[in-house]
Amino acid sequence: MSASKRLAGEKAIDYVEDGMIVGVGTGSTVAYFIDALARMRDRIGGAVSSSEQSTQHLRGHGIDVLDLNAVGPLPLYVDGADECDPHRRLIKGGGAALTREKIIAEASERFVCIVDPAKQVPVLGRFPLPIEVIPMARSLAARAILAATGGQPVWREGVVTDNGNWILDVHGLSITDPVAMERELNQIPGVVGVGLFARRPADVVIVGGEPPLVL
Ligand SMILES: O=C[C@H](O)[C@H](O)[C@H](O)COP(=O)(O)O
Repeated sequence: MSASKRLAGEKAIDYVEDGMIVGVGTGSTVAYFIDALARMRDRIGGAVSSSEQSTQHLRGHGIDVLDLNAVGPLPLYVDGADECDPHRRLIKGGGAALTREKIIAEASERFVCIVDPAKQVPVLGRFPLPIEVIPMARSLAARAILAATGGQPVWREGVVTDNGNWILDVHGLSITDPVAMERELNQIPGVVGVGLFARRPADVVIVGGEPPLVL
């Protein structure tokens, strides 16, 4: 599995051009991309990071981490996913970084998603859908999520996001209309971010292997 993640992460370097400021996601697959990016750190303009974890990793390699507000739109965002359907729509947030990830994906012209083959599914939902909520809205949001989707929200106890919020993981979904579900869940008061990336799917998916598959 980690060999596939490494192969996907290294392949994503093909999309990095000289002088680029690169949006960087979070997780074990992206960690391989960051290691590869370090080998060309003198040729890029820096990175915008989606989490404290990736920021540490980038800075550890001597890569400048910049504020999204200071740099504006980005040419490229590279990130992993927990599930990917044939339309390049994703479930993300297994590492609790979904909200910042969605912000950077939205700010980026091209979103390259890097996954191992186990992440490919015909229909999203086998992986519990992460939703970031304001702590005081946890119970309210959980009831509303149950009513809206029929899925079972489970509090990811002990996890606090980089934004100071909590995560509900919604089990038992079969997401046949991810755009509609993303829109509906985003309406619930107290919901900060939904780990469905359907309205803005990936532009390219790289599935790690020998050779990597580009979808
Ligand atoms: O919050 C975490 C992110 O959405 C990750 O991209 C996702 O969980 C995939 O992580 P990994 O590459 O470790 O499987």
